[in-house]
Amino acid sequence: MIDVDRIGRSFRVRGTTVHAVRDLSFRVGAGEFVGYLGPNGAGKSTTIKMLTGILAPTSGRVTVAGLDPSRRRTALAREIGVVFGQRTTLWWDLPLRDSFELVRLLYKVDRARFRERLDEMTTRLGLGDFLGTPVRQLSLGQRMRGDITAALLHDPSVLVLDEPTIGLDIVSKAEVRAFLRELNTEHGTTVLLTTHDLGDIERLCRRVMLIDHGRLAFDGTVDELRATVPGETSIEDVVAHLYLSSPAPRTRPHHPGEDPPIATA
Ligand SMILES: Nc1ncnc2c1ncn2[C@@H]1O[C@H](COP(=O)(O)OP(=O)(O)OP(=O)(O)O)[C@@H](O)[C@H]1O
Repeated sequence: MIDVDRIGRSFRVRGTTVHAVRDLSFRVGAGEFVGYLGPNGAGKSTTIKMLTGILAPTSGRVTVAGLDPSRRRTALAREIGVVFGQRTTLWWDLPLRDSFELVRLLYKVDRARFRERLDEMTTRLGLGDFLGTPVRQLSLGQRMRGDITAALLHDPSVLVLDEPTIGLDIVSKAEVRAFLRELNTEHGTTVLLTTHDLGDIERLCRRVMLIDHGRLAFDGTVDELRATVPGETSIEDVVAHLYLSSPAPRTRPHHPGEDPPIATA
């Protein structure tokens, strides 16, 4: 479903080259729920931007649902839903319901199918009380549920989430997690989840990938991740240990032919 083959992405910043992602390869199969972890600046958002076609890789190849994201953005939009927890895709001044109607028109979703899907999401995410409220008046938890709905109204096969539980209280977090779990198990939607909240990882993900300095440093189950640091049982302590044991600075000038060291899991 997601096939990443030795991709890299660099940026020129004030005369130096920042390698945000280097030689990154992984595959995510249909129906998987995969967590994508890494310290600040590790390259997670850059990866997601390449998977969703916002950025083209500077090297390597990526396909999502069989499509090259940066070249087939319109076709990909039908296959993928994306939620950026720190930004909204909803129309700020419009009632939530009208934002959804605009999404329906943009994605050319059949009216009956849309109605059915929105009813289902309204029930599952408890949107009923604020469908008529302008987005700017929604609480963060309400807005996030609106953003998740907007990303799923066209029934994509892949959902990419960038910090979907950031800033949510424990009840909202639990509701969003329960919804995502059901979406994956009952609907078979493939999910890639980026988060700094290890509760999301423990409660939702069968598989975890850890990126550091733009490279894949770990790919396995949560239990295998835990076992990488003998004596540590808390996932938070294990991940902190892996981040701290990473010896290189996160950005540095490029020296041709030389790669910075990475943390090994
Ligand atoms: N448009 C850009 N121009 C220049 N440098 C960039 C750009 N986007 C990202 N970078 C750099 O690439 C590196 C990886 O950034 P990225 O946003 O992918 O990290 P991240 O893992 O998502 O971090 P965080 O957890 O803090 O969101 C960082 O050093 C960042 O400064």
